[in-house]
Amino acid sequence: MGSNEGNALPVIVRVLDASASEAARTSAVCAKLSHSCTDPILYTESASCLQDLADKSTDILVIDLETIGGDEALEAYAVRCPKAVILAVSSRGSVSRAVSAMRAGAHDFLTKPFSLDALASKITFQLEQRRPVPAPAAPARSEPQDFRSASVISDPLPASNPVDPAPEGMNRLVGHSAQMRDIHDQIRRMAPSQAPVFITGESGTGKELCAKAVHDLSERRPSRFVTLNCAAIPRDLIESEIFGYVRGAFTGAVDNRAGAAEQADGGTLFLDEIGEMDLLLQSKLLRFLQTGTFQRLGDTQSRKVDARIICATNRNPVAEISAGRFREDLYYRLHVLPIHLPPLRERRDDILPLAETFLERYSKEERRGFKGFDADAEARIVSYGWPGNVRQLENTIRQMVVMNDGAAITFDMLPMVIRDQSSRPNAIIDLSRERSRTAAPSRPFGSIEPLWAQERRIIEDALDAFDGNIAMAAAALEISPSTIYRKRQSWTERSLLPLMS
Ligand SMILES: Nc1ncnc2c1ncn2[C@@H]1O[C@H](COP(=O)(O)OP(=O)(O)OP(=O)(O)O)[C@@H](O)[C@H]1O
Repeated sequence: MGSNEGNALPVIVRVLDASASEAARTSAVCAKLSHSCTDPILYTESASCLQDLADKSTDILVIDLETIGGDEALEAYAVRCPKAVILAVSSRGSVSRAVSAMRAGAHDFLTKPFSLDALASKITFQLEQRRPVPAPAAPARSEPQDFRSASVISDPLPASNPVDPAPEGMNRLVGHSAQMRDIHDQIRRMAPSQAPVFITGESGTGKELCAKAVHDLSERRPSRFVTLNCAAIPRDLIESEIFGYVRGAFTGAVDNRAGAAEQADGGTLFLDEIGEMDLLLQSKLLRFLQTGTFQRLGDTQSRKVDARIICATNRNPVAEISAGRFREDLYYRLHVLPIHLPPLRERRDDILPLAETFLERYSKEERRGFKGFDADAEARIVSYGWPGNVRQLENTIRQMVVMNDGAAITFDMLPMVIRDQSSRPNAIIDLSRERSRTAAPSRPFGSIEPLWAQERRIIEDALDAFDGNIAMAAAALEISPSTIYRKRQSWTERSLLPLMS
């Protein structure tokens, strides 16, 4: 949130609408909020609003899309107030408009005319998501239902009041780096939507945890979060795991059984490693996404469910499409709200907080007395390449805790592969550095293009290649769309600065 997060200061509301009477009416929403607000600030034209967003703090921005010239223009407002709740309103409402407004930075969308109650409830929901919540207890997971469902995991329904704050939300998703803060923000923005989320990232970067956070922060959290790991099931069984089967559908189908889609009715279906599906099943999934209906294997009856789809892959989806392994039309259906989780080696600021979290968790669980790391162990943990990402870090810490005891993890307790400076991950880094050092011809200082300019060229090329579609360009570059927004903002700021001699 803006300046007022986590304390009792009144929230600052700005409303931009070309119609002064509409703006005044919208601003009356403050009276309906349980939070105290300052007098709302009304704007009927963009320039002064943009100026104030850049210079002053903002907690809530209600913005009329027609006034600013459409959803694409919203991005310029969103980058100026990255911590504000942004509610886009428009007299031309449609699902695609709502999705593109949210892609451009809105947290939610309302079609005009709207009631102040509807607006107030959306704002309140967003403000609640931003309120700090106490650290969670370790999550409980239901056991798989039978041997074939080892890859399908349904979280138990929350036992208590469905309007309780999100049970886990973002609390388990540790990360202090700029990239992870960005991802936290994307999750908050995407959670209230019904649109599919497409998560990419190397194995072990936290894609499933991220999907769970989206579910926990959504209005679907009273219903189930069902995970189906397509890589963990033989390909010919994936269909029956997703859609279920009726008795006699195949040898061994001794009873009727609901699949993951039915279990996730009202909740979220998380399809992990979606790249493992064969093309025929991809077309069935596409039909399900288009119609919401499906048939259990061997059944003639169509069934309808309402499940939000989140999918993840550690492959490059664009390359998979080019190779003919992933249907392009399915990709466009699923790739509505993309999140990319960078590998741990590209967000080193997260390593120590994660290591400390795991050390505390497993010391408690294993009844050990570890309180931290000694300086040598810490230095090695932070500099290591972690090719297996957060999962490898977690397993390493757990292993050290189980096998040792003491007040601090010391360098000697680290597994050999991590202690050894010449072990593979760093050796690769060092070798490639060495190679480029020897290969680089000596060049005058002024002939080297600054890094930001090279980045700009690469990003602009990608945007050209996808006709300016930020989501597509970001996916191809394997970065998040908000990174592109931020970079563009910094180039604009650069161009406003006087040239350095
Ligand atoms: N940011 C994080 N904070 C805390 N724990 C994390 C974080 N990211 C990942 N983990 C932990 O690391 C492990 C791997 O995470 P997860 O299963 O979500 O990764 P993944 O990207 O889905 O992996 P895969 O592609 O192999 O399925 C889990 O135990 C998870 O709890």
